[in-house]
Amino acid sequence: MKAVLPALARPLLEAKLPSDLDVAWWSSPAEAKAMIGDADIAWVDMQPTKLTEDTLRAAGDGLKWVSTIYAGLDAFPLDVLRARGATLTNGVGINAIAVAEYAVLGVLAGAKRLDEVIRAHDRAEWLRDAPGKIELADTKAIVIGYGAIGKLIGDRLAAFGVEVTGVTRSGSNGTLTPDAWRVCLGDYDWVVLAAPSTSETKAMIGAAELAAMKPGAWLINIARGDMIDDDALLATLNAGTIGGAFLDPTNPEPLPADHPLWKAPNCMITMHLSGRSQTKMFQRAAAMFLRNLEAFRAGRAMENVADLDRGY
Ligand SMILES: NC(=O)c1ccc[n+]([C@@H]2O[C@H](COP(=O)([O-])OP(=O)(O)OC[C@H]3O[C@@H](n4cnc5c(N)ncnc54)[C@H](O)[C@@H]3O)[C@@H](O)[C@H]2O)c1
Ligand SMILES: O=C(O)[C@H](O)CO
Repeated sequence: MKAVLPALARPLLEAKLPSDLDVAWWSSPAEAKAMIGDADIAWVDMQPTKLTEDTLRAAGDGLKWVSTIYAGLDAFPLDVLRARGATLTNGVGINAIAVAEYAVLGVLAGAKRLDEVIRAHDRAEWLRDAPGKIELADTKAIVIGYGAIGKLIGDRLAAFGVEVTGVTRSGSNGTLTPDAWRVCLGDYDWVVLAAPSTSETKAMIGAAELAAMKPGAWLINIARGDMIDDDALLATLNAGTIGGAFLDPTNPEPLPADHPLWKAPNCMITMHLSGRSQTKMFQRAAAMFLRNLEAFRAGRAMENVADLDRGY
């Protein structure tokens, strides 16, 4: 059995891999492309390097399991994997703590207007009054996408006294369904996006949703940039009808230097940094890969198997 694995993960994996596994370590997509043809298993990324669709297309019919550290699968050629009959295991949970903490950072930064304070700091200007005066206690948040990350966001906001409503695809465990949140959007002070980018969620926040938000409410996106209609968001920010937006991912990435969102009023952009956490994240990814390898070889169910049709 042959596995094509990222050289960056070698220090975490090598001593723990079974001796009868034939391993090829790749350092670049080009190297992986040359190695993947007869592989049974491929780990296709270890940030910041990831394999391209082109590399995965070079895989043979023997490819049966693809592992990724990413939670979001929107950039993956799911059709290629489906055609290969391969199982894809994702990184849901690997960096959920780090990402959830960024969402809380967004809520706190919006409440206290940390952006305005830092700008005054950079001007060496002593502000006499707080630019942001919102206390989180007794405010309301809706977290659209209440999975690994969404639940952690909910727990953390609840500790600040925020009343949290979650939205899931199924509406299970007291959450709202995807068709139920729009009608009550105006009830919330914080609208947090933590769902996968799929055909159902792309541009889910457009002009109508932004208009329905409570005046002064903040939009926090730690999911994917394409879930927001940027033209509608720009118009809304320029009109000042919502408090502002805290955007971790954008569309596209990197956001071009001349993109109007950089200069839009009340908008903070954190360059998709939220998931770039400490080495703990890589340790979790390696540990999960090893557990899944054992399960794969024994023909048992693996963890974090993605639904290629659903897209997450
Ligand atoms: N900014 C980052 O660095 C970063 C890091 C990790 C994940 N992400 C993004 O966050 C997403 C969520 O990650 P996760 O680990 O919590 O995934 P998850 O699979 O654990 O949870 C996804 C949640 O979204 C819900 N959902 C699915 N479709 C929906 C819809 N149409 N409307 C409302 N809710 C819907 C699901 O029911 C589930 O509760 C990922 O798909 C990824 O795109 C971003
Ligand atoms: O999907 C993910 O895991 C993140 O976006 C990576 O930073």
